[in-house]
Amino acid sequence: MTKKVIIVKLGGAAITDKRGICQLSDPSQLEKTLNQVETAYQHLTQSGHQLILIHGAGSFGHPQAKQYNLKPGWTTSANYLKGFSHIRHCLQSLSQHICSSLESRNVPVLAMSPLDYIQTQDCEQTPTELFKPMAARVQQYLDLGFVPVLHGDAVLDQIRGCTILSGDIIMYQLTRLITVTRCIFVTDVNGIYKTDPKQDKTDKNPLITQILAQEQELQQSNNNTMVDVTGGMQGKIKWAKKIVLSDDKIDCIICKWGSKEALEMMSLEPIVKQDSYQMTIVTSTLESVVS
Ligand SMILES: Nc1ncnc2c1ncn2[C@@H]1O[C@H](COP(=O)(O)OP(=O)(O)OP(=O)(O)O)[C@@H](O)[C@H]1O
Ligand SMILES: C=C(C)CCOP(=O)(O)O
Repeated sequence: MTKKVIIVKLGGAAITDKRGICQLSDPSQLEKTLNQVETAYQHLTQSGHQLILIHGAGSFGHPQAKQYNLKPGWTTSANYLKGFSHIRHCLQSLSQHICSSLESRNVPVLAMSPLDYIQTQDCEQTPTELFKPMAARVQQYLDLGFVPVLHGDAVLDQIRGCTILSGDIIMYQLTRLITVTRCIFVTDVNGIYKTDPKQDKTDKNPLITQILAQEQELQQSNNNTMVDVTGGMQGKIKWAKKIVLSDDKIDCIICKWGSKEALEMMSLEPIVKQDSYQMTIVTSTLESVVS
């Protein structure tokens, strides 16, 4: 059987409380999310497949990046030394928490700070080439049997001085350099809606179960009330589409923590066309939902 690799991004909205500052999500939510990662990891290894984890920053990165204005670079911020040092400290404490929780569940995680592997070139414009050292280390850890854990990070940037690199971009760039079968964004809503489902819970705002990567204009609004310096749901749609447009063999899914869909997708169960999933699949054609 061919070894397959999947990438799971545990969104900041799933693992932290984005209403706070350096606040983890409710313990039962976090436990359920990480238990699902553990179960999925067991399924994957039993079938000879592998997992790469990326986690978002949530309340351990977005409010701090905003406060110190770190995304445009540090020429614009008077207090950048304190800000950059502070955000890194917050991100490392989140990464430490996620990794030690998974290690205690017998998932052989190895944390990687993107800051140590990349100096970006104008943030999202960074050429894939520059991600090669990061991808090489991820591949090395995979070859040894580990689960690499990366995260959205505050990084040095050749043009801006520093910037904020989203885990969504890391997900995309890894798919350009490593052969990946499936990408899963786990967040705190079932998927993409026309508008924020937390603000419009009516049936006038249904879940969009399939999005075509080629669609130019996005109808979805991004009225997220939480601080998010990397584009929120709109940013996620953009990078998810880029993943599928670059390689239409990759399944790309947005789903909710703790859901049966999250567990099935992370366990690399096939996507069954007839099933009525409560999740969003980004595809290149309307027929391509079965993997
Ligand atoms: N059209 C929309 N469809 C779905 N969710 C939306 C929409 N517009 C806004 N949202 C909000 O987007 C949030 C998820 O995006 P967010 O960027 O916070 O995800 P994340 O990846 O979990 O977090 P992070 O960026 O911190 O890693 C949801 O909590 C939801 O309330
Ligand atoms: C805010 C920081 C430091 C990283 C953002 O990463 P994301 O939460 O994956 O978008």
